[in-house]
Amino acid sequence: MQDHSRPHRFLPSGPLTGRVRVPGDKSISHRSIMLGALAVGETRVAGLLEGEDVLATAAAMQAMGAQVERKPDGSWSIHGVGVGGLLQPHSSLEMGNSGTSTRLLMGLVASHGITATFTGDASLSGRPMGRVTEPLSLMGAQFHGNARGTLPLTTEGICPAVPIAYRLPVASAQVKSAIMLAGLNTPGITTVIEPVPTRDHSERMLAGFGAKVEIEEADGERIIRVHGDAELRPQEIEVPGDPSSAAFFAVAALLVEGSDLVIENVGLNPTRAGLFDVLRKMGGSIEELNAREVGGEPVADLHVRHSLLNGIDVDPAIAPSMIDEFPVLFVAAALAKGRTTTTGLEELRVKESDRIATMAAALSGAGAQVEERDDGLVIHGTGGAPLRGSANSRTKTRLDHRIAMSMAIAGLASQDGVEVDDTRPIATSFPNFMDLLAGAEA
Ligand SMILES: O=C(O)C1=C[C@@H](OP(=O)(O)O)[C@@H](O)[C@H](O)C1
Ligand SMILES: C=C(OP(=O)(O)O)C(=O)O
Repeated sequence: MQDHSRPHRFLPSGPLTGRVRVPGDKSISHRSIMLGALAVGETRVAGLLEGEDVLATAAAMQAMGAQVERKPDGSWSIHGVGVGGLLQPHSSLEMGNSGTSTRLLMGLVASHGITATFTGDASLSGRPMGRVTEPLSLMGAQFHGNARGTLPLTTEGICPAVPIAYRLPVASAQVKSAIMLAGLNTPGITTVIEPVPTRDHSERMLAGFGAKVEIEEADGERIIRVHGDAELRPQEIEVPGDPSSAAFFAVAALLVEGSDLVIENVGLNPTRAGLFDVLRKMGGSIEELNAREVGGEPVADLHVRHSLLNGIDVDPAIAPSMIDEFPVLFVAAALAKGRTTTTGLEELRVKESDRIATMAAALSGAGAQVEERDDGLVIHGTGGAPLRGSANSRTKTRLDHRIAMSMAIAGLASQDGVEVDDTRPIATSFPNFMDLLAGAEA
């Protein structure tokens, strides 16, 4: 078979300076299209992330009857079909690499009287879907596929579905959102209980679209109630910059001597911004400028300056608010002074790759001192000295965009560069990453 992978060697860099603007938030972009597709009338979205994952959501919503198109000014227009109006897709829904598309769309299909088959790439086809098929089965949907509960899977929706009250067994915004979306076309009230708060974009956006969503906080838990038979009103949405993408530039500027960089328009929803707090605790200089609200989300420009970081014990309670940022935090820790310990990160093993094992291997190859534990990594940092890997070492990306970008940043802070075996997965969440990085280094 022909190898189409696109390797790249990320070389040590000069200071990162000036201003950069990262693309729109991936979570909010997915939800903008899904909710726009459920509203009757035209929803307009500015700043949508045009990454492969979001485009998979757009294609799926189109296959189920919505009109989704990019306008000449770069904004997106969605003409929705209304809650309950999704149509039977004629062919299987190709989800590519995207867990968010798959799990949230299974929720939508579950309470419509339609059947859809979900397929994905090799990475997505290894990820657990039982976490959504279990609650959605309690609502009456049926699933047909393999015994492992992985893609390809066919969801046979039911209308009317049965409202449930479900306590999340894993801290997952995708599972929460799948149930909430199923609840929109279900009579009565669908309840999700979150023992640990996760990103709350679905709650904020559903309320913005006019759905009735009640949130109660009790004893550290969040109880979310979605009123069914909802009617969504079309919206004008401006998507803030993705903090998970800004993370790579923030860590790069902290690590590379002489850097002084402003990252503009970064979403700082408290359920997403954990990494910046951890980096500040490590001694990183990250200032918030021009704090404001964009699309119902807190946003600021981040002013990041080169800093000597100190290793720390990362409190596992912060994990959900930075769940996608651990790979790049591991890179920061590899250059910090002293030991960084992370725990409670079992969820990282079921992302696009096993991010604990993949980063342990990648960082060791790049010359870092890393110990792998079941639920995290212990990293002994260099104290700011560049990483020195063996000359022939090559990062295995394992179809995981965050590994590719994290090791790109490790390359900037290395003696002789870091070779990444395949940069193609970067396009799933941050298509212009390489250009933006090259521009900031200039
Ligand atoms: O709801 C979302 O948009 C997401 C939730 C998180 O996944 P989990 O819910 O599996 O933690 C995150 O890792 C993913 O990138 C996006
Ligand atoms: C885990 C991620 O995405 P998803 O679950 O949507 O594939 C991610 O973007 O890091």
